[in-house]
Amino acid sequence: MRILGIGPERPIRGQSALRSLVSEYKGQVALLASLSFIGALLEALFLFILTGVAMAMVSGRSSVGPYVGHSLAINSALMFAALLLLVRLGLNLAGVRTSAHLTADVTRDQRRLLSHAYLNSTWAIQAAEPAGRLQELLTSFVGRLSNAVSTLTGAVTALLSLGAFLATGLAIDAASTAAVLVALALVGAVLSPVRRRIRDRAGESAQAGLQFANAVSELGSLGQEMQTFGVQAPFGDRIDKLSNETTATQRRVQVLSGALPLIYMTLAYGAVLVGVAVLAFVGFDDLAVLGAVILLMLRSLSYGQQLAAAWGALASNAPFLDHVGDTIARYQAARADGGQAIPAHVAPLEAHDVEFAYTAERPALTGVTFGIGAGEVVGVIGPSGAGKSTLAQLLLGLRSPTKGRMCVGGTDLRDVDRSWWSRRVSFVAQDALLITGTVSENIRFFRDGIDDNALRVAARQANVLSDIESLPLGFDTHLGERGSQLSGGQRQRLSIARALVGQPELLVLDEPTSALDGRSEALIRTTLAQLRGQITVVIIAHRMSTLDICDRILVIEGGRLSALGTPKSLQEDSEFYRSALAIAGITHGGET
Ligand SMILES: Nc1ncnc2c1ncn2[C@@H]1O[C@H](COP(=O)(O)OP(=O)(O)OP(=O)(O)O)[C@@H](O)[C@H]1O
Repeated sequence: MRILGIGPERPIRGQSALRSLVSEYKGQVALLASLSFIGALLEALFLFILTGVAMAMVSGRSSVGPYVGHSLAINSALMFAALLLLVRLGLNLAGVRTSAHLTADVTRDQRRLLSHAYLNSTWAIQAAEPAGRLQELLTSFVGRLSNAVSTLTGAVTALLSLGAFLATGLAIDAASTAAVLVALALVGAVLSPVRRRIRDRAGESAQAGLQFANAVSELGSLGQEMQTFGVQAPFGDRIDKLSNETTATQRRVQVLSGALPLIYMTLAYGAVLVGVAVLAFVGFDDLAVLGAVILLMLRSLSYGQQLAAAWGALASNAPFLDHVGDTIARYQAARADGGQAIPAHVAPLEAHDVEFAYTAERPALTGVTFGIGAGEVVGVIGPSGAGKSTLAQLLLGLRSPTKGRMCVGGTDLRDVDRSWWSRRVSFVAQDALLITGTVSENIRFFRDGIDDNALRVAARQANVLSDIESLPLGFDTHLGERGSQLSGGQRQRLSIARALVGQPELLVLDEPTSALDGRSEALIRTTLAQLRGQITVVIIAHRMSTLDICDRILVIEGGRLSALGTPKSLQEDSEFYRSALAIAGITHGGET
């Protein structure tokens, strides 16, 4: 039940969690506060009447009071007290329901904010995220957020109940209530360093949790390598070490947050003890009022204890909330916004004196200028680390040049409308990553308007149709987790079908065949050759045989464009090309 119609656009931060929560979820917090306050007033009244009944019985009277000029028969007072209890139960249950809704809403909204902010952030931000971080933030950190919200709602309830009790206490006996108030404030001040310590320790715990998540993510993705190299034991030690760090920091936080309400309660009881001692010394004339005051004070202290526990829990969750909040803000600040320009076509694709630097020390690409026409198939080669993948990311618009311009159809790529661009450009990576789903779902890849016939056409173009048809349920076959039921070559051709099904104008392939056998590579080469003249293809290749089908080849060395020409002209112009052909054992454009 969201009372505000629209989800919040701002993250809930640890520092000012209560403030953010109150402002973003006004309706639910106000409802919860009212329910708690009225419930606590009813409870205070119940205790007051109960003490009155007890005192009347002790002193042999048949009525209770007078309260505001009226006395109540004991039977009526007991029935009234029972009624108060029932109404309070109803209010409390409504409060529990509101609190559960609030927790669920905040968790859902923050998860949505975080995942959407990530999805809309630039590739530079996404690529720089350590493995497992996002998963950890979305699962256990947001889980902490849920804890914090239910703690906060508990704190709101305790605070308002305390307020209601103190208000009732003030109405009955102002002096002793004021004394309790001062005692509570003093105890709160004394415990403030403990809360700070909890917060610091929880910050360490959050950091350790992220490192642990990173290691776990590597454990999942490097399983095959670990088995092969027989490094399970040292990796296990690493996991154990990180796990020990997280549990050690968690333990410290738990000890401190567990101790906080206990210390609070002892100090608070001590304060009441002193108060009672003072009363005993000074004397008190109305026994019924004294009984009610002590009962109300004790109950106030227990609300105070709940408040102290909530404060401790909040301090221990705050750094996790900060991490989630800071990450959302960082993603939102790096939104991958394009412009509004809509060029007529993707081609010509031009690089004008392009430079790209990951760090301030040395650019990965510098002074790169070239033009690619519509329907051309262009290969990109160069030594390892020369800047080929960086160029692919610039061509795809995933990164923007730090100097110079990438232009499509005469327009700077930075100014081009993102959704127009995404519908016209496609990409095939070296490692074909598939989603857990059917063949159709993998080729469609969440895009609307792709019918079954288009799936077949793309599969045929990618030379994977016969493989699909031999599967038990054809296009409806579930491929297991991330396509685990397919071979590397089949996965790669399926990802080419995924790239082609949207009928792109530009297809960029980053070393699509380097991990494949000769037959799979030949199939992909056939596919690419058939695309010549229909769409513009840029193919980064390590295997020289893949370049057979290229109209022209770009040679990148040390971040610079060292040559650009037809395969034939490069045999004259590029030392790198000649030596690469020689290493591959290729003469006259064919593999020997
Ligand atoms: N995310 C990054 N942060 C910092 N430096 C990077 C990053 N990615 C690549 N580099 C650096 O940029 C340079 C070009 O890298 P790039 O991946 O484009 O080379 P490549 O030609 O594709 O190499 P390979 O053929 O080995 O895949 C290298 O020096 C590399 O270390």
